[in-house]
Amino acid sequence: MSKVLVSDPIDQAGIDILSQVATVDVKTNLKPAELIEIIGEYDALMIRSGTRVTQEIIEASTQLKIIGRAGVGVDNVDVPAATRKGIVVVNSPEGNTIAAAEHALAMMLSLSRHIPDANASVKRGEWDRKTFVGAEVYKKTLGIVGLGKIGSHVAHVAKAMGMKLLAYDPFISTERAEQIGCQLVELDLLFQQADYITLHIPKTPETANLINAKTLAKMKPTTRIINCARGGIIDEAALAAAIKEGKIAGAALDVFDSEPLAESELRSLGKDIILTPHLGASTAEAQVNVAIDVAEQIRDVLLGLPARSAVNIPGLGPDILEELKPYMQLAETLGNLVGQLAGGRVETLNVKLQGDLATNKSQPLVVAALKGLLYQALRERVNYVNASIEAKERGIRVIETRDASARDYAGSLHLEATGTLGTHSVTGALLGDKEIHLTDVDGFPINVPPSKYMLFTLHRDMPGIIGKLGSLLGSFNVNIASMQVGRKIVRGDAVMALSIDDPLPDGILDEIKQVSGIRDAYTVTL
Ligand SMILES: NC(=O)c1ccc[n+]([C@@H]2O[C@H](COP(=O)([O-])OP(=O)(O)OC[C@H]3O[C@@H](n4cnc5c(N)ncnc54)[C@H](O)[C@@H]3O)[C@@H](O)[C@H]2O)c1
Ligand SMILES: O=C(O)CC[C@@H](O)C(=O)O
Repeated sequence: MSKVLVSDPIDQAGIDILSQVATVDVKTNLKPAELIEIIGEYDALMIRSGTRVTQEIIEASTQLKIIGRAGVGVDNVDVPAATRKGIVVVNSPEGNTIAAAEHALAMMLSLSRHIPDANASVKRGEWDRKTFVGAEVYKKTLGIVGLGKIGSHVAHVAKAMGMKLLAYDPFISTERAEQIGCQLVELDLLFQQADYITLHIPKTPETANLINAKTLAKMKPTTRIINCARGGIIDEAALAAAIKEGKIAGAALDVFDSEPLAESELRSLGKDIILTPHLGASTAEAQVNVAIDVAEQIRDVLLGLPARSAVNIPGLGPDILEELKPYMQLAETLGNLVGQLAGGRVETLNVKLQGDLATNKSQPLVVAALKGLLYQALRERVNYVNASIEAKERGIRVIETRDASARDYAGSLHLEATGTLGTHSVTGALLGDKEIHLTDVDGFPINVPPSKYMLFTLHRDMPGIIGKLGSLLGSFNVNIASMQVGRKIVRGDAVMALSIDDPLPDGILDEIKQVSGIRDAYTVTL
């Protein structure tokens, strides 16, 4: 019989499902060394946010087939390390949506009416009706940052309370926002106009410290901020200072840069701040939902069936999976790349399956391309199952074509996306030992393996341009790992693809675009 380790508190409904097919050990509060010591015995690991599944733990496993996260965020799992070992990572993308949205709304109302402090004062025996005069949310402006599952539900309820809704989400179309009753605006306008700002975004390099001294300075002295998304999206020291100095009215936080919250200035801000210990998903209903959702997937995988919300490995039959697996990564990488070249708000994605891939069996590659395309917006919340639905909800039109006659490589994939930055295309194939290569960018032939940080330029093919770009990057201490130029005719237009060792520092892209001969420049992180 298979063995499952449950290393965080999970609702009994999940344990019951696991027990149908496996021996279940519940061992919570394990230290990393203890987990490393015992992980070799288990076929599956089920966690919440308390267990950090590091590369070391994954490497110490010998028969682990699946890691199940009873919740959304898999930021406590080293997903690439699990993928390398062929371990499926699953989550529950929707099981706690309502719980988290309701927590954010409860925080907004509690903060407006000082409920936690008023309650504490009555319990101390006081009857103070002056200190706790609050503010109404009716007719106030709510700025929603991130209009995904939780943000949309918050919008729905806030609308019913008579609030005016502004939203910022660079990956959502204006039409979709309007359907939800929100006016899509730029972030600065939202910061300037909102009476309440609620965050419902993943923590990514782009959203880390999104609320900082500079952005706080744009807000009104009456603004209140709610964060039930992820710690680290707010610079906590800057927030504490802004509240202390009266630059904003208050904040309600469920998540923190480091959890549990240690010594912090935030604790000293009285009724203008509410702090909860990451309770967004902590409702009886949500815990049953996520436990059942994830336990069912663990059970299925242990029985040799596909998982419905795999974050890293698609739920395909073993034969098809074996054949397509190397191309899935190619499709995801190209989707991620073309999505960034086209700008966040992609309207159309053309996927052309070429050569040997021009068969019906390759259809999962279209889904993989969409998963890659949506990665910048949804991170670990996009998977092989929900990618098509998410794309449809975002109004992305997907056009799939096949061309068996394209024979430059045994099989290749051509993606073209139209978004805020225009129409861009990339082609890729697997070379040699199944290494991913970009073989074409915007119609210019190149041959480079993609790397984490890349810079692309469209420029005129003329003497000195490569040197100028190299010197400019050098002056900003940007190290070039490799560089290749693709052109169709000598001294015509050309594309340059550079792999760089670090992300491009802010502002350099604009300088690059000023270099004479360079028409456009794009930077991507893969
Ligand atoms: N406090 C809790 O216990 C709890 C519970 C559940 C979820 N969460 C967190 O809540 C957040 C939202 O979850 P969800 O299920 O709604 O996710 P979701 O993927 O459905 O929505 C996230 C939205 O953020 C948008 N987005 C991505 N990058 C952005 C950026 N730079 N600026 C603005 N918008 C951006 C995406 O387009 C997407 O629409 C996540 O961080 C999740 O981990 C917290
Ligand atoms: O397990 C929890 O309670 C945290 C849940 C939440 O942060 C999530 O990402 O789903």
